[in-house]
Amino acid sequence: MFYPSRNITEAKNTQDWRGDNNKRAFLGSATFMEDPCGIAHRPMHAVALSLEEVKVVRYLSMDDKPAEHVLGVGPHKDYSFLTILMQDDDVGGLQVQTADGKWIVRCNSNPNTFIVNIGEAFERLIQCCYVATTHRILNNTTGRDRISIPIFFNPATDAQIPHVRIPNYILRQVPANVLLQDPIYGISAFKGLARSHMNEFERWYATGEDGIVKRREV
Ligand SMILES: O=C(O)CCC(=O)C(=O)O
Ligand SMILES: [Fe+2]
Repeated sequence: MFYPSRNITEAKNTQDWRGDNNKRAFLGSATFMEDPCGIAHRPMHAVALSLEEVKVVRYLSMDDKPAEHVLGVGPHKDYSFLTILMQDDDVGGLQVQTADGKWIVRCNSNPNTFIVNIGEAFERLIQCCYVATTHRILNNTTGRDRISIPIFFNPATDAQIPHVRIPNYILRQVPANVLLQDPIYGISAFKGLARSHMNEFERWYATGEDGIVKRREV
């Protein structure tokens, strides 16, 4: 989770939301962007350079609270380029939404495996030829806490995500899709945070009369 210290318009061109790590992260993404045709040939090189953020999450089991209790994570697409998720094989909670809007309840049915999500940065890069996975985490009522470890491979916060050239015969098959993302990765990530962590967001940010989202004074 990140909390930019400036308001969103000022933050547009800064590197300071996530620190110097971003510079390394950007190298990784740049490898994809400069040479999209090379993606298949050197994915590991690019991914290794773009490793940015790992978090270990412990979701307390709350059997007296509804499934949609705020301790989980609301419906969202990861803002990342790619996410690799290690999660508890026994305690569920992760749900994935299908294209027709249904929630798949148990999506980690293979023990000892990782879940790989493509994120919004990837979706934008390839013009929705692949769609980022909408998912959420429900409160679990099993009596056991749930541990998960997502690793997010992110572009730099001020990286501008281009579209790679996709042949027309492929683009013609892509259903019309609304791209939620701003071209600047950090702006998209900020908006994504507002969608997925609504209560946290409201605690730290407010929309002013001028319509600009600003960090609350504490
Ligand atoms: O805890 C999980 O299993 C995934 C959390 C998640 O979706 C996220 O942090 O983006
Ligand atoms: Fe996620």
